[in-house]
Amino acid sequence: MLWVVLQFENVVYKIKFVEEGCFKNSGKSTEEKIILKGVSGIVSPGEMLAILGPSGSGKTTLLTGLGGRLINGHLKGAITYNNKPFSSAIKRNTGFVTQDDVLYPHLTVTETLAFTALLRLPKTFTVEEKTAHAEEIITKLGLTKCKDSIIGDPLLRGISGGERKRVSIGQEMLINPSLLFLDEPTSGLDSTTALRIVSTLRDLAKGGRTVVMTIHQPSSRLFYMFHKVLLLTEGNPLYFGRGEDAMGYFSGIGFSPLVAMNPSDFMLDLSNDAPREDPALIKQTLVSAFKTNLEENLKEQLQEFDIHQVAEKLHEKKLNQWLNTWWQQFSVLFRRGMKERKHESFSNLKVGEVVAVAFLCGSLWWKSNNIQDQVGLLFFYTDFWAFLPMFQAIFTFPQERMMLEKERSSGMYRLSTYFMARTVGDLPMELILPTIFTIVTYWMAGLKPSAGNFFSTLLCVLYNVLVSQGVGLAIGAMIMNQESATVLGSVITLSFSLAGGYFIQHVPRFIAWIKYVSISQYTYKLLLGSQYSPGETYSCGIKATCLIEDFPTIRNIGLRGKGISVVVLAVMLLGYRLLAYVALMRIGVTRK
Ligand SMILES: Nc1ncnc2c1ncn2[C@@H]1O[C@H](COP(=O)(O)OP(=O)(O)OP(=O)(O)O)[C@@H](O)[C@H]1O
Repeated sequence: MLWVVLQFENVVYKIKFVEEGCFKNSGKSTEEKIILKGVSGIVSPGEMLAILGPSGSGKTTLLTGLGGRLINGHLKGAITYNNKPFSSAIKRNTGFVTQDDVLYPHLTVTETLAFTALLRLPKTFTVEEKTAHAEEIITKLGLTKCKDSIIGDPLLRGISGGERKRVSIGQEMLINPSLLFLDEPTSGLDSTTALRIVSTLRDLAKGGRTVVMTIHQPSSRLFYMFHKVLLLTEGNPLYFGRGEDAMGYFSGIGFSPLVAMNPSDFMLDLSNDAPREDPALIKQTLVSAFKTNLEENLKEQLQEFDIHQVAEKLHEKKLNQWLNTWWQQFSVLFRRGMKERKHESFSNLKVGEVVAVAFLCGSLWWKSNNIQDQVGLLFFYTDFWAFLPMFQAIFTFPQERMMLEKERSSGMYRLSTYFMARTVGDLPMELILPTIFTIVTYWMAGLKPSAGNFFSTLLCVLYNVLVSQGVGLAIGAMIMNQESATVLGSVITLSFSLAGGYFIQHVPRFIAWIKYVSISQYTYKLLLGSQYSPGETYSCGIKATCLIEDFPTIRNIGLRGKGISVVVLAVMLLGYRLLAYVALMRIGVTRK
């Protein structure tokens, strides 16, 4: 195992944010906020550091920065790992447990940990060894009782909050991380469970890991389990050192509790605006006291620290870029996705919706032999099978954002494997429904009863589904917000539909270009081509025949040039997916 000494010196973090005035026209101003104001410290393998401080003091920000995940804003100061900057080797040896547990609600505890083991343990382990490792973690974290229960979410009863937290910790323990960061691992838990979790973490530290966590209000039993404590207030350090020395330090500078109290409560009182005379002055005194009494000493320690003290234990392994092959990652992500979403893809509601609309259409167009009506049905295929797949696809990435962020920032898999597994996984179901729909409506409506005509209509519908899905995926990935993406998606599909060539024959010149970007226009042409051929006639009066090509709703689009439509749709099919992929590249980015 890689042993890591984490050092941070004078860490300053600033962000710029736009502040809007109270009134619409009162303008915006760009504010700069300094969240961390020069924080230093050192944590060695075997040690556990607790970052303490009131809400908003910058604990999470510091932890995120130390974990290499702070990418927005201005981060200054030196953060090193064995005297080196953050690297991909460090990234893969780092466990990061966020405050909110990001887990798939429909998987069981065992499945969750087993899939993580399959993805995060290197290919030198066999599948059986990886699964056994997950089982071992389950036992170690006392999760045996609930190992077959589903995780759940606010709407779905699952395991308890404490158990969920332990699953999140377990996911990070699986990789046997050299560095483990945890954001409030005990919040919302009873003191016994909290103690159990911190004891487990201390045992992990003892094995040579470097553990850093933020913690809100530890009981005194917990407080003394930490090797080092860092107290923050408004981004300023007030104390860094051994937990047991903290009370001595504060009484040395003239701050002692009046009655015996939990040291962490006392320290939080000092760093908070607790009701006492002039809290601002007290904070100022404490900040200055830190600078004169502890900071110099700490900086000296950082400068003098000889990495070679732990050198014999520091054998940095050369790590491969990825722990598992593309196919291994793809197959695990594919299977995990199928398990997590099986209730969604095969939901009776979705199938019911499509079958009901199919029979309704079949009845409305029953044995229709009127060309206008048939053309109407073909355009309905274009519209319905653009809207439905696009709206489903829009939610794909925004819904998975948190998971993607968490897993990609720990270097768990390639973006390409995730993208393929996520988009290919649901494909069978997404193609089965339009197929059922087309079979039902085609034969009920009495479109041309030849296998050739039927299959080309079906292929056009499926092609339309795939291209429209691409649009949905791209919008979702670019906006990553379900509400805004839905609004934009509606506007885009509606525009495509209006420009499809069915509703309007005489489009003004200045907006006529819109048909060239409209998926509906190309699909509509292909669907018309699947039923009618150039030169074909129909009876348009007594003993009169007319060319189908000249039929009003067909004339504009025409029956020639199908090849171009196929090519343009193919470009869109790939182009929109590429756009979605590029948009996803920004998710889960770390410093390296
Ligand atoms: N991107 C951001 N934009 C604006 N303010 C931010 C941003 N990130 C952090 N802050 C602010 O920085 C301060 C520190 O935030 P941080 O989450 O680190 O605090 P914390 O000590 O972890 O708080 P808590 O215990 O409540 O989780 C807060 O005032 C927060 O509002």
